[in-house]
Amino acid sequence: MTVTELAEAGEQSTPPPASMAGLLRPHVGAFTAVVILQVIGAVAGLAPLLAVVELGRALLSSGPIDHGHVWGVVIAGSVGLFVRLVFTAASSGVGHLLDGRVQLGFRRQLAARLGRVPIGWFSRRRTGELAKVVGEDVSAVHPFIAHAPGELVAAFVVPLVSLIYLFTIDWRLTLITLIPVVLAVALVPLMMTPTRLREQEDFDAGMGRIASSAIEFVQGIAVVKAYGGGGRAHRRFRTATDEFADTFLRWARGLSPIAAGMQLVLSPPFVLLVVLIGGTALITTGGLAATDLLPFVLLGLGLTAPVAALGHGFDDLQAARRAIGRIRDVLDVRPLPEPAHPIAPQGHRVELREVRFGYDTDHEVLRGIDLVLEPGTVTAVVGPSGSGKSTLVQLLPRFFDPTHGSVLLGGVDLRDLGSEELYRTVSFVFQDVRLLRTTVADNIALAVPHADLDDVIRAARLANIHDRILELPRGYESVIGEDAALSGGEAQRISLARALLADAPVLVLDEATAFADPHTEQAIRGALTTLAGDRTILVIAHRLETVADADTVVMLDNGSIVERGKPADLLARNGKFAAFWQSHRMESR
Ligand SMILES: Nc1ncnc2c1ncn2[C@@H]1O[C@H](COP(=O)(O)OP(=O)(O)OP(=O)(O)O)[C@@H](O)[C@H]1O
Repeated sequence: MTVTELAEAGEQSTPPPASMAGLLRPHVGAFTAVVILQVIGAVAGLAPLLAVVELGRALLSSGPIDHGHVWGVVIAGSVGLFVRLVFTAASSGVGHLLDGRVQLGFRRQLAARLGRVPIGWFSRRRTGELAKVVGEDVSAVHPFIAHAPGELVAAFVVPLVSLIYLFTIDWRLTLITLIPVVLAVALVPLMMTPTRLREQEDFDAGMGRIASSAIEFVQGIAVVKAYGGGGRAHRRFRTATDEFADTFLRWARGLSPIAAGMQLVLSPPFVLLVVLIGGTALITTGGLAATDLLPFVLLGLGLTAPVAALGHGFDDLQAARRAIGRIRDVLDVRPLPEPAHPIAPQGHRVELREVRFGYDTDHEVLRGIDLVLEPGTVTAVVGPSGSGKSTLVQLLPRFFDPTHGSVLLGGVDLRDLGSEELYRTVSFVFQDVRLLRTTVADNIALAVPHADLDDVIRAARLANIHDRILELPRGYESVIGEDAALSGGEAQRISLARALLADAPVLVLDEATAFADPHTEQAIRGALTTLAGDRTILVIAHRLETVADADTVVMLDNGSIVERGKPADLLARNGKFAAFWQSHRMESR
């Protein structure tokens, strides 16, 4: 299934589950089937054990052997084994199907939600985290859904039925057989004292510190080496590990005796010892037949299983809970509302009216922007770093909605425009270019999938990237990331070719600074002059030539427009723009 199909399917699916219980509610039927099948399988699984017990008693007792009875027991044990195999396999099969359905449901809901969240939400960091949520976190529910219910049911049903059976033989020895379980349960509160819990928290925090200092060290290794800070960064990592050694010793010293005690009382030799001592005492005092010791030896060993299963089940539950929490965070991102009745724009004049915007509520990045972009004009946005240029231009392709005010295209608020119409009308080329892992030709023709190769080549020529593409191993058929590794500037030119081919009447461009190479500069200048025509163009300009070519310059400072006008007029005015430009030129010398 493709991402689009998943998204479409997800649109029709139910809203996100409110909790783990909400997650499982639609699957109650399958879940019940898993449990019932497992209970039958587990009970049937006792038959071979009981058959061994019964055989022992029949064969060891004095007197003639009842052959019919013995064979009946053998057959009953074998049937039980077969039933167990069939039913546990069926339970596991249904469990895995249920798991598949739950995971698919999650991925559909995630795809549907991701298709509707603001584009601006997808920062590079978020994209990395998202890959983990959609992949690892969704898969992390597998043990909890597919394995834990069956294992837990089996772990409780088998001892319960065994206990009932043992009680019918001898209640005193049954109570003695339970001693290891009682001891283990008595040790649990010792693991939960405030001191133990604090030590556990310190342990987790210490592990976190080691992980983050290791990541910091590895991620910054190039900078650290270049600036000779290797010793310092390495020291932080070493301090974290040294501190952790103390924490670990304290944690281990506190927990080890209890964990060892727990392991000891649950171990088969200890269980056998208790049963044999108790059994011998009862047999020697004449209260128990020697053959009756056999069921306690065989079944007693299985009584400690629930304690271990509880531990595993609890771990699975915690891991699933954490993963579902992260999945919910993504499902809770507010989507960009789509208009119920989209309105068609009249022309492609762009207008920003009283636009205010902040990424969070305490910090406003744009503070009341009024701006008109007429068709057939190029408007250049300039301003110091952090003044809000990128934020401003990203409002045009609706990466975000303004907090106040509105952005209008052809007289229609972007919120009333259907997203397909919007992306048909507005093309953008930003610095943070992401190409798809497909052929160069497909990357260029993204907005026009049926474009013929001639059109793709024409766009590539205009974007000054055609010759470079021909140098790639398979030309336009080279796959990005496989047989084509492109530089930042080259990727931006591919993205420019994509925008040129899309032929949208509004173009938003962020002139590259990070990868300003002569080819890219020339491509962008060429595109601006070739494209101009009737288009509405907004460009974040970093070079004087681009600014000089523009019809209007808008100078931003601290989120407000502080000057606007024709470039020559602004320079002549000798105001803020002229001063900014002067210092900018000095810097770039
Ligand atoms: N995704 C984001 N989340 C939170 N804050 C952001 C985000 N993007 C930008 N900002 C903040 O918004 C302010 C304006 O940033 P913006 O990138 O729009 O400025 P700019 O003028 O384009 O800067 P530059 O020329 O350095 O690219 C800055 O304070 C920046 O830290």
